Amino acid sequence: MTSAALHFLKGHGTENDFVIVPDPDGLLDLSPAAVARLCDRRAGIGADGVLRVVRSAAHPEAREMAGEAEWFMDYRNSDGSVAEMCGNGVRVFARYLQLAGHAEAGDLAIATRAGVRRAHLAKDGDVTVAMGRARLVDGAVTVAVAAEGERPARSWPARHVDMGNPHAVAFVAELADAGSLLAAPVCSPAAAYPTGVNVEFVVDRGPRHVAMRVHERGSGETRSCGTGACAVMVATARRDGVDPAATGRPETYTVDVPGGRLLITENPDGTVEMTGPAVILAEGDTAAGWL
Ligand SMILES: N[C@@H](CCC[C@H](N)C(=O)O)C(=O)O
Repeated sequence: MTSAALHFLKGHGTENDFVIVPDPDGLLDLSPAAVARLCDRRAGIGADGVLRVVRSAAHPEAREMAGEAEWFMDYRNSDGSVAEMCGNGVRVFARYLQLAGHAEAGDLAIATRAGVRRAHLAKDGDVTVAMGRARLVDGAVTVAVAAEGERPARSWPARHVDMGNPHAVAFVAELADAGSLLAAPVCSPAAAYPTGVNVEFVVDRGPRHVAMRVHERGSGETRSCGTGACAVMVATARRDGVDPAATGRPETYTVDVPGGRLLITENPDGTVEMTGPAVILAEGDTAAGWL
């Protein structure tokens, strides 16, 4: 990619962690191999994904959003693949823009491949993001995990939810039922997810309160997934017979993830908001020539 040192920061949102690469003028050629190297937890910095920070005007995929959102979140999974959206990532991205002096505390718009997302940086440190509408896709979907040791293969019916990126939400009796998640769960029919899928396993914790595990497309099991938590909230609300569009009242669910807690609200107009922490914890440079 480059023989020069690369400046980076490290951040996380509910322990979904990211290497942040400031590249305001879009000059870096960040190849999939370079992203995988940065995200490698033994030979690299280690992360679930990379957030490249580029001015919208300087990126061909974001140029048309430049009038609305000055900055584009170029999100990559840890295997180097590109994704449309990352909910935890967009909160961390907003926190970075604030710390770097590119944004005030308050509201800011961020361009993503799934469109412009608006973030609100609250004084208490949490970040709320308007995540757009969840699309519940019709059609039966099944999620299966392979047998492991004494554990038999298991499968569950799932709800197909699109949050700008694809999700399959399966309700299980225990989070442990999903097994080690070292191998990706298999979703069928495969045609439902032509570009792969993020899979959430969900249990009830109480009224309007659930917990989940996630296996992310391109990153494996992670400690949290913001778009996944939104997909889970909407799938759970419908399962519970809760629909803000019908009552005219917003509804909030608490979604516990292995790395913390997210609050997800669905509004009567179908838009979804996510609130959670966003932390920048380190800043540095790679050794020259390493990448
Ligand atoms: N961790 C993210 C989602 C990242 C993208 C996902 N792996 C995909 O490929 O769609 C989140 O917080 O939403």
